[in-house]
Amino acid sequence: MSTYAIGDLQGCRPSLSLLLEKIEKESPQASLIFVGDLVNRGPQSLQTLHTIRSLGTRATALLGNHDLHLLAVSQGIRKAHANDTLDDILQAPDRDDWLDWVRRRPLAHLENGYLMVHAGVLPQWTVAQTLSLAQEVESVLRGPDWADFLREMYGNQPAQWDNALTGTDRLRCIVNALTRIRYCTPDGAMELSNKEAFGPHLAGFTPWFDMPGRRSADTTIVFGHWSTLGLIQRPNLIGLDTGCVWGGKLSAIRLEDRTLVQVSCPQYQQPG
Ligand SMILES: Nc1ncnc2c1ncn2[C@@H]1O[C@H](COP(=O)(O)OP(=O)(O)OP(=O)(O)OP(=O)(O)OC[C@H]2O[C@@H](n3cnc4c(N)ncnc43)[C@H](O)[C@@H]2O)[C@@H](O)[C@H]1O
Repeated sequence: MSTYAIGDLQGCRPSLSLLLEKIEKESPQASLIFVGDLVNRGPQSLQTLHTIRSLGTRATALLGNHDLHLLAVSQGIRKAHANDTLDDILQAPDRDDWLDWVRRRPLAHLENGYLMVHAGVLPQWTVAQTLSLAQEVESVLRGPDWADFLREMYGNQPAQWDNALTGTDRLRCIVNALTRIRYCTPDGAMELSNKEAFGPHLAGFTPWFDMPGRRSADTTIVFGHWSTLGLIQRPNLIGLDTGCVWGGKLSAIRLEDRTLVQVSCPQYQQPG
């Protein structure tokens, strides 16, 4: 059975439907792993969740920063942004069922030797440690106090990982790495303010995956989140956010042989 990893959907259900048709022709009944940012900014957030959920056990959907944003807005913890497109979920008669489904999704997933996350992995973490740290956050999000955690989740500190971190500082650092990281400083701390692709103006910062001595480098990591970076294909790295919601492409890759499947997407949001 084939397995495809699929990049950021951001509520672009029409593009997801076209992509699934293409995949089905190549590999009927394939397993599908979505690397997060399932909802928001595209036109059909709720319908996107419907489509993923209807795939049943064939689909594994990871949490991204926009999915966490949905949960935070749903609890009145964050205000919706002007370009959010979450109302179809928030006003659905069965919204609590959808929110419960979302908050039970994983933050990291290992399959066929590939590690899947939404944004990235800190250079100090091994693959086993990444999965274990993801589980720490997952168990809080799945538990009764999930909204209390979301209240404490926002903020960029601590930027530097320390195994001795405890409580919400520890969980915030894990969430920021798994769902928001793009760059690191030379000492391996997260730099969370820059979103562009690498250029001379970013000298001093290094993309998380290029950090020297990264302890997960022996495993191929599949990630999304970084639309300005575009498609990345290296022996130990696959970046799949190809800017669907910004008028780019929605991308999927078959993990067994790295066959790429893409659809061109309408532009639903203006970058900048
Ligand atoms: N712990 C936590 N702390 C803080 N926030 C948390 C959080 N957990 C969840 N969140 C939530 O995260 C949400 C998003 O954060 P934001 O920080 O508002 O989102 P963003 O910059 O648009 O990044 P995004 O994740 O969409 O990435 P993309 O590469 O597509 O886009 C990046 C940029 O690239 C630009 N871009 C895209 N395509 C481009 C192109 N073709 N050309 C030029 N620029 C382009 C876009 O304009 C965009 O600004 C917030 O709503 C917040 O609530």
